[in-house]
Amino acid sequence: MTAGPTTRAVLSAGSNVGDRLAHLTTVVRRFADELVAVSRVYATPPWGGVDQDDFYNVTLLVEGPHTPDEWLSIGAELEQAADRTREVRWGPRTLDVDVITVSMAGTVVLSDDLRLQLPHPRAAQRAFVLVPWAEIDPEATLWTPDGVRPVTELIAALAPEEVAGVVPVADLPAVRSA
Ligand SMILES: Nc1ncnc2c1ncn2[C@@H]1O[C@H](COP(=O)(O)OP(=O)(O)OP(=O)(O)O)[C@@H](O)[C@H]1O
Ligand SMILES: Nc1nc2c(c(=O)[nH]1)N=C(CO)CN2
Repeated sequence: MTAGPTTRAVLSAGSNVGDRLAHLTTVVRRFADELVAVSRVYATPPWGGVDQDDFYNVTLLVEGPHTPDEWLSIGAELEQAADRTREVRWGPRTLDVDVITVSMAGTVVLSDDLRLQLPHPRAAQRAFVLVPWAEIDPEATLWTPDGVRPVTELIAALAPEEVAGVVPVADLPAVRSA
């Protein structure tokens, strides 16, 4: 089997049910071979208006011979392994893995397929995605319908109290032995 072209993806993982750190650790372990960088773990107030417990979130940069669909389906497998159920939109979950953006040979992949919208259409409004992303890639940019924007500029455009609520709380355990 020949490997496909290398793609680079930004993934966001979140959890607010059960052992939040353990759930996020499964994501970093699964992507150990493709991992370019992973942020610290951030405690984040729930986004989206549903009254629920705070989340823990991380953002990962991964690179490997995977199509955008493959990054999504690996994330879905991890959600299933965490016994993720879909009850309330933007509601509580053991584990959520979102594909924020994918690039191939330096070109951003655009998709309006509802099964995989790229870049993620709500990423620019989410401090819980952008703040950890800027930590691991301060020069990062995000394609939006209004143009390509530095992630730091998108953060500056959010409500200050929303950004201030996104607070680093832990490092995930190292995934590789030396
Ligand atoms: N970029 C993307 N990343 C992850 N899932 C996506 C993406 N684009 C579309 N989807 C689709 O969204 C569906 C619902 O995902 P999910 O239940 O995680 O939504 P949500 O986390 O509640 O809301 P949001 O999409 O706003 O993060 C998934 O089945 C998936 O096919
Ligand atoms: N802080 C935070 N809020 C959320 C999150 C998340 O990961 N973090 N995921 C959601 C599911 O769409 C809805 N709201």
